[in-house]
Parts: sequence; structure tokens; C-alpha cells
Amino acid sequence: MAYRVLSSRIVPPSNKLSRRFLFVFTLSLSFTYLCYSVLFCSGTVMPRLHGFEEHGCARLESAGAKKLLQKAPFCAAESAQSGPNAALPRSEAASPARNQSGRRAAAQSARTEAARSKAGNGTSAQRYGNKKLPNALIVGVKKGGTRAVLEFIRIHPDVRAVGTEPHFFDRNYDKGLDWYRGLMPRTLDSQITMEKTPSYFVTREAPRRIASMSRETKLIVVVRNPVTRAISDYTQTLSKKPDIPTFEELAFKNRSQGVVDTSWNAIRIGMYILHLENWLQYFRLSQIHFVSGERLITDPAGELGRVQDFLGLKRIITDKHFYFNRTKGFPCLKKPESSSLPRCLGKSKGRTHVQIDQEVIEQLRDFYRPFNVKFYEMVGHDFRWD
Ligand SMILES: Nc1ncnc2c1ncn2[C@@H]1O[C@H](COP(=O)(O)OS(=O)(=O)O)[C@@H](OP(=O)(O)O)[C@H]1O
Repeated sequence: MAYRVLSSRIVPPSNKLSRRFLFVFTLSLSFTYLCYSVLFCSGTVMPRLHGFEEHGCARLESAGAKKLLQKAPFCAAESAQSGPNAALPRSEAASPARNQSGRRAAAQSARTEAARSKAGNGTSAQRYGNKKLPNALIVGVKKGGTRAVLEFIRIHPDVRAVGTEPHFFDRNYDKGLDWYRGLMPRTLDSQITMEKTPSYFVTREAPRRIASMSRETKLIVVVRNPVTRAISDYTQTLSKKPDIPTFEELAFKNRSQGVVDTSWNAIRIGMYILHLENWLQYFRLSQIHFVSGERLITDPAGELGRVQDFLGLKRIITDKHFYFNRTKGFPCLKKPESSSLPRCLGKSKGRTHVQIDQEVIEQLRDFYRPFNVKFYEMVGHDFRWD
């Protein structure tokens, strides 16, 4: 065997040549190991030893050395998060107390990296952490200001959100929770996962389905004067289907007698108390936070302050994140989540409404009043829509 031949050659201690060969062999072996360690950042190796393969760096390993080197700065943050002992000497790794502070520092470093990538270069895709089911949902209401709340709250470094509306608990429920989880962004344990789908609020099955995912889910409902909301809803439909009947024709069964058509969605959605009663069969009132759609426009920082409190987040989003854009006529973000440039919401947010006869508006106000009063009583807040 080759080994036996080799050993018979190197074993005699008197053989100087063999000793020299052994020395050179050991030296070259050490040198190869050194090169390997330098090229492949230690964080990618250590987590494997500690069983943290599921995190980012391990994934990058298979992409080859070139890619690895390009991603090196990211790797530092990822290894910090995935392998708490990776950056520590062995003696420290063995101590649980030091280990914890290392983990804290590592998590902090990963958070800083997340914040930097959010605020700075516009690459909002987070490549570390895990996809988790959402802990908080913006469930309604349509045309209440749900997009504004989502875009504003996601600038918080401890919030990660899906940009599009997943419609899981209404249209896609049969696809299953794994499908739903797959849509979520990667989050660290310290971060909150969120999505918004305004139609959940009026979907009969949504509260039961959400509760069966988790009874602890936090729910946000952005409410707005139901008359204005109905007009906004109609304006949106009209922009897509210009041939629909007039607002008045759709809103009343009999206008002269003031009989409102509650089967029309644009009207039905605004009967907030009826929908809320359905939610309260599955969730405590304290699990639901109501954002005023009106104040969201006049005082976005104030509303976002309360949203952050409700979500248990540090108040990071403040006045300094907003400016009022006169052309748009709405508050806009100085630095949105996806870019470092100031940005307002799109054209479909803040449309000029269809002109509606004042008399019709009064009739609808009268119609909604009793529903509004019950709603105020239930949530313990007067939204002053009358
Ligand atoms: N900052 C800011 N910028 C633009 N628009 C804002 C903002 N804050 C609240 N709003 C109001 O949001 C309304 C749209 O609500 P939603 O995002 O819930 O609509 S949707 O259900 O997702 O279609 C939209 O309704 P319309 O004005 O009727 O278009 C706005 O009034």
C-alpha cells in the first residue's frame, strides 16, 4: 500500500531527507489551511460547526469563492446573527454569560446592518433571519389609509412587511399556511412581520382563520369617515370601470325615501360596528388598534407613535420622517423603506373624489350616525365623523 511505502521511507529517524520532507509537508499543510481560512470568512465555517447552517452565509458557501468574496460584508452580519460563537475565541464561546453578551452584540450588529441597508442604499431585501408568519396585520378598512400606515411603519428597523396584499385569509386560504409563510420577508427574532389586506375586515371567515393561526395576532384597523370612504371607494371603481351607474343610483334603494342599499359593498364596509362584532368573537378589544384615517393625514407622526406603542416598538418614527408635499396635498416620507429619496404614495392614493350632491352626503351621514355612535362606544373613542 502507498501508506506503508511512505511510512517505511520516513520512519527511520536517521534519515535527514525524510525529516526535511516531513517539515516541508507540514509547513505547506499549515499554509494551505491559512489560505483557506482567509479566503472563506470564518463565519461561514464556524456556524456549520455549531449547527446553524440554515442561515445566510451557509447558503452563500455553495455559490463559489468569487460570489463569497463579493458578499463578504453581508457575511459578517449574517454570521453574527446565525452563529453567536463564531466571532469569539473558544474560551469565550464556552462561557454562557459572555456568550450572551456576544449574542447581543451580534444581534445589534445585524440590526445595524439591516437599518443601514434600509435607510441607505435602497436594497430592502433582508437576506438573513427566517420567514415567519405575521405577528401583526393591517386588516382594514379599504380606502381607510392602509397603504400609508404600512409604508410608514415599515421604515421602523424592527418591522419587516410584505409590500403587496397577500389576500390569504379571504381569497387564498386553501393554499395553506406554508404558502403564506413563503410570502413573508425574512425577519430576525427581534423584528415584527406584517402584511396588509384591507378586505379582511369585512370577510366573515377572516377573524376565525387568523385566530387559528395565532390568537395573539395584533390587528390594526384604519378607519375613516364612512361617507368619505364610500365616495373614495366609488371613485376608485369608476376609474377602472367608467360605465357604472352613478353613486346615488348605487347608494340608495329608494332615494326619495332615504332607503340606503346596504348590499352595496361601498356602503356595507362603512358599517364598522357590524364587522367589529365578528372580530370580537375571536379577539380581545385590546388586540385591535384603530388608526384614525383623518389624523393619519393631519398628524402622521402622532398616529404612527400610537401604532408603534401598540406593536411594542420603540418610538423611532417621528415628525422628522415626514414632510408635507403641497403638490400631492398629503404627508410624504423623507426616506421610505425602499429608497433613500423622499417619496409620496402613488397616484391611486389621494385621488380627487367624484363630486357628490351635498344632500346625498347628508342622507348618508344620517344613515351611518347610529352605527358610528355604537362603534365609538365599543372602541372607547369618538372619531368625530358627524
Ligand atoms: N400620506 C398619504 N398619502 C396618500 N394618501 C393617504 C395618505 N394618508 C392617508 N391617505 C389616504 O389613503 C387612502 C387610500 O387608502 P388605502 O391605502 O387603504 O386604499 S386601498 O384600500 O389600499 O386601496 C387615500 O384615499 P383617497 O384620498 O380617497 O384616494 C388617502 O386619502
